[in-house]
Amino acid sequence: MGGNHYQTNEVERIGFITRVQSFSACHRLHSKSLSDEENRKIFGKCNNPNGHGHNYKVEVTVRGKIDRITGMVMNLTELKQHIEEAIMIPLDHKNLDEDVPYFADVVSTTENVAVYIWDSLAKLLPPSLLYEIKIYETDKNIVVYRGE
Ligand SMILES: Nc1nc2c(c(=O)[nH]1)N=C([C@H](O)[C@H](O)COP(=O)(O)OP(=O)(O)OP(=O)(O)O)CN2
Ligand SMILES: [Zn+2]
Repeated sequence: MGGNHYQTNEVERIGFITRVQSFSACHRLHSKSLSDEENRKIFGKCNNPNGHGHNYKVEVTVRGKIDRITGMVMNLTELKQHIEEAIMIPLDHKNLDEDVPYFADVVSTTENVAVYIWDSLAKLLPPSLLYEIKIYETDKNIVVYRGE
């Protein structure tokens, strides 16, 4: 009775942990595959030639086994360091279209920002650990990407 809760035959527990990070950037929605007129029609005010800015909020979620010894899916301090490398250094206070080579030919929609962050983080994290990238572009515009 009582005592050690971590018996060797106990089932594996799966946990989800999330770290939130904000960054500021400007961008313009514009596709090189479309005419100027088509761009204006599709993207409207977001096609403004001089761009506009957002305070993006990103939620990075990893999913994995809760380690019986450490009690962690992964160390959040380590996740914080990866987020610094994958999000803050390349994106914070940047013009996404001009400063981030990835967006030279990829429209900087929040969907594509989520894909960019996913691909960058997936290279830094152990395989299969990354579960979801959720970005609040504004309080009302929210994008989820799960690597599919
Ligand atoms: N599918 C997508 N559609 C749009 C995206 C996007 O990333 N994916 N982005 C934009 C623009 O970047 C734009 O900045 C959104 O701004 P806005 O519509 O003004 O944002 P809100 O809805 O929060 O503003 P309110 O005016 O307060 O409603 C457009 N579309
Ligand atoms: Zn925008």
